[in-house]
Amino acid sequence: MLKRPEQKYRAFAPIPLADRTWPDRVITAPPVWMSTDLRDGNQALFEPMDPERKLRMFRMLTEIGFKEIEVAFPSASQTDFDFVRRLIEEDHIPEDVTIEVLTQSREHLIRRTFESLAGARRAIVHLYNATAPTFRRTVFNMSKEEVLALAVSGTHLIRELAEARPETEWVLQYSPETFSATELDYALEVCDAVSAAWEPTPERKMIFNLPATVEMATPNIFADQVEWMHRRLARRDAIVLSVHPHNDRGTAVAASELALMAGADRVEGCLFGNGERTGNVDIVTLALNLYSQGVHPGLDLSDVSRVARTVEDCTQLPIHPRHPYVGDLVFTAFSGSHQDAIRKGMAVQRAGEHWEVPYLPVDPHDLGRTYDSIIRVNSQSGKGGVAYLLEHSYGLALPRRLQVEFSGAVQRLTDATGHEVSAGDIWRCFEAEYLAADDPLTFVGHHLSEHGDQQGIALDIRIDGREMTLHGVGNGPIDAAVHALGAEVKVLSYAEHALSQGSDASAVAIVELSAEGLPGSIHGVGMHANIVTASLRALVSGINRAHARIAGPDRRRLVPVDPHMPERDQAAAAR
Ligand SMILES: CC(=O)SCCNC(=O)CCNC(=O)[C@H](O)C(C)(C)COP(=O)(O)OP(=O)(O)OC[C@H]1O[C@@H](n2cnc3c(N)ncnc32)[C@H](O)[C@@H]1OP(=O)(O)O
Ligand SMILES: CC(C)C(=O)C(=O)O
Repeated sequence: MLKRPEQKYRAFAPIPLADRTWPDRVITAPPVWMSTDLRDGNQALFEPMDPERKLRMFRMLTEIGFKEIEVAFPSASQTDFDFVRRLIEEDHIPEDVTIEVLTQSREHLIRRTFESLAGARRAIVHLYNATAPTFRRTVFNMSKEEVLALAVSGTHLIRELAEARPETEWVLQYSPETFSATELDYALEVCDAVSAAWEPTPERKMIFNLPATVEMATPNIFADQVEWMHRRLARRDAIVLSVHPHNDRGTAVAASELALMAGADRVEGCLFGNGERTGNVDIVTLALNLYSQGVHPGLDLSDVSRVARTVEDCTQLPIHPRHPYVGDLVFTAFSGSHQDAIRKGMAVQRAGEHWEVPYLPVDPHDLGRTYDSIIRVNSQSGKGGVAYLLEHSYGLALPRRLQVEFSGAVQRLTDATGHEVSAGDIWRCFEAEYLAADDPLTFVGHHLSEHGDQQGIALDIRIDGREMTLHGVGNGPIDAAVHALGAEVKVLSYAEHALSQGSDASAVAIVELSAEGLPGSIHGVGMHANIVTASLRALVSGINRAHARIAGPDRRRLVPVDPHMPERDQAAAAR
């Protein structure tokens, strides 16, 4: 890179429009959308789409709701010519859809263009020529007057050919190419000369399309250029003012939005921003930006992933995983605080209310995307994400202190692997940590009995390979089991809930225990169709987990059961 870039590049001069009005405007309605996927998008591919792909793309564009579609540059190749013929002859064009075709301002190309359109119900003939100074100088080697005459002569020829074919409803579109780099007064002079030659009326409008063929400046400059034209164009009430932004500076979406505020009625672009170099403006992003502001874009993107897969297949270009609204990762949070806020936001979001979930500008469901991938867990994640995945994938709701405890286990897993972990990985980690905690005690079975207002239990357990039945009494099954085991633990909290999915068990029980020698508390979890069995398993899991963490004599107080002691002595010891 140059040390003195100012010696090679210069800033775009501001537009003299002190009384600009666009900054105060709000977009309240969608523009007319024109898809140029099959023309500008297609001319920018390694391999242009074959006829079948073109047709598939055309069908999808009509299904989404585009009413204007630029389908080809028919005079450029036989393939493009034949595609236009096929659309017309095989009747692929819906009643309310108008096809558009592009042509240079050259007689043989314009005539060929009209040949391709024979029999069309309605067609937009898109005439262009470069107007910017560099092009006038180097591409055409023409004066301003000659370039203006090129545009006007093309318009006259199109008018003549159109008048000779009244069975088709003809619309003229004219683009001063690289409008973004053309002197504004000259762009206006050329456009006014073209409209004088075509004579549009409010009932029979023509389209002026202002292309940022190359994006040259900040989006506010483009907005100024558009407002400047919008306020000065002759026959404005007979003109549909269109923009065609490219994305060289990465700001085509912003430029288009500001252009709409500045007076544009129509936007040309491609799905997901395909197109020459850095692409045409991305119509999907523009449309969904509108949607996120409460304005229906008039395009149906309720299955945006299907649209994406079709576009990828037709263009053979991948869509970036962070592409707005559609990328595989855009409804995904890895970081702990984001996951926590999303989970809390989702929990309080009610149907019919304004969307207020943190970090998610739109509800993924509206675009046919699911919540499954919203939260993903790696080493940057916290307890919220882990809890979300267990709840949404397995119906397992963890109390807050258990979330904190278990996230340590997941953290160890993600630190060890360095990779993202799936809901399945987390579930297996949870099973290993809590449900498989069966050493030294293994729960085998139980029988309950009434003891006045107390509960009696005969608890079958296995320890060191030996099965035994211990007896205890308490104010409930867990209390009775604690007494049967003679374990010196305190049950701090207990939770249970039904499990809806992900496991054969239909209930989960969670106990939180404290014990001498154990810093803080520890949890045990049990699952079973019978909730009492689940709670006893939870107790045994909690005691085993505490046992693994306590050293020295305190351990003995936790599991005093001696497998070599006769059973009746065990029961007496417990009592
Ligand atoms: C910004 C855009 O995306 S515009 C669309 C661009 N798309 C395409 O170009 C794809 C299809 N194009 C093609 O297949 C060919 O360019 C064709 C068939 C249209 C023309 O082919 P050719 O006649 O061989 O010309 P070529 O491709 O070299 O184009 C350059 C010529 O077109 C002229 N030209 C370029 N634009 C225009 C225009 N709008 N009106 C009149 N002449 C033009 C140039 O001055 C140059 O003429 P020259 O040969 O006398 O110097
Ligand atoms: C033909 C015009 C509209 C064009 O594609 C461009 O300027 O980018």
